Amino acid sequence: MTPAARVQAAIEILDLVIAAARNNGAPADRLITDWFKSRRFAGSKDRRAVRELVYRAIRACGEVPDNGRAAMLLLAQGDEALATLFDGTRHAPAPILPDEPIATGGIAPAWLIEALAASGIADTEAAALLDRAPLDVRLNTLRAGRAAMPDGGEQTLSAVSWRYPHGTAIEQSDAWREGMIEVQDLGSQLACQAVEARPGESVIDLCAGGGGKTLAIAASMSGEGRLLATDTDRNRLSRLAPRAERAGAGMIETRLLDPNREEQALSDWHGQADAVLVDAPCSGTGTWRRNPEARWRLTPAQLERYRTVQARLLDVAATLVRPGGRLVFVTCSLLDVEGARQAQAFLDRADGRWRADLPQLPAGTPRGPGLRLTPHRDQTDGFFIARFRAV
Ligand SMILES: C[S@@+](CC[C@H](N)C(=O)[O-])C[C@H]1O[C@@H](n2cnc3c(N)ncnc32)[C@H](O)[C@@H]1O
Repeated sequence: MTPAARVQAAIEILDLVIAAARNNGAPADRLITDWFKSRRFAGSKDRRAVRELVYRAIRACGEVPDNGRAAMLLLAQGDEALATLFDGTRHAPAPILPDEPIATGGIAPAWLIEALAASGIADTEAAALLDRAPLDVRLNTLRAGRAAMPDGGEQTLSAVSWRYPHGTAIEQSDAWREGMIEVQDLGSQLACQAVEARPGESVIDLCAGGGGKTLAIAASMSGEGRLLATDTDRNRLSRLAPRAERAGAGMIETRLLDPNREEQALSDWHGQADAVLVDAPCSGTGTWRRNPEARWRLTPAQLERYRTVQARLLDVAATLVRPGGRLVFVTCSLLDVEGARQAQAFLDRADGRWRADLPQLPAGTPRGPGLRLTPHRDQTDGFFIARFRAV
């Protein structure tokens, strides 16, 4: 593909990303992959270049743009080399007209900028939400020791975590194939450390999804004890079994839950768990570095729905923990309504039956009854982590 044809391809893909953001369609990553499936003429360099253009444009537009061309024109405004590729030749975008609509630049839609600022995320902290995310890898101590780590990484603040340069082909390494390592953001690893799961304990990962955190918890339990992974999403949960097998975490059981009927499905665990992790569904404002178009999708009504589910899941989890046990509440959000305020509301409802127990982690800043990790300060995805103890 010529450089100009790559720009036109990026515009076409952006149109799909914008439509999907409006209609709750597929994520940008999938749309890019699918677009190239039917265009076999594109080589790997083309794919990489187009992908980079698409993501540059998504990051640049705070509000959802009208169309892909308006988004690309925003980039071209500050990039003369890109602007000259709008030359109208074969496969190239049409020449730029005077007064053509250009998308609005910015970090996020205005209501989210306001909500973040009210939660203490502004200026450099807000700008860092759109940086490129690092590549973090966790050593799976169920399978290997530190000698298994592929070359080229640097150890982070955690004893089992290394950071690699962008583009390192971790999933092509023998260590990954043999289940010795997992790609996992450092913040996500630290959230698992907050559970302090020990060998022989009984632990529930209530919102396990595909099991990223379940696998880390299994490793801290040395594979000994009971570890139940539950979720309401059959597809996500079904990804856990093959991952657990690769990771040597045979102790993990899974259970599919019905929304609103979680307590009945878990009645055999009532008051039994040493620890329950609630990695709750949330706005994902802490993960925009990886999914920048997520900020085009979120609405105040959705945020309110997340908040309601989080509060309910905290109450469900509270029934599962034994006296003296731990409840860990995690969201990958930087909004206080899904973090400090949600955690405080839980304590208020609990009326003395639970107390906050701040986890000792090598990163994060206290916020309300918990800790917050931010991309700028901690160089992790944004997370809120609170731990409670049953009194
Ligand atoms: C933040 S994601 C979990 C990510 C996962 N823990 C990981 O580390 O990969 C939140 C999960 O909560 C699940 N979920 C939503 N409502 C739920 C409910 N009522 N009970 C349990 N899980 C629920 C979603 O399906 C989603 O997989």
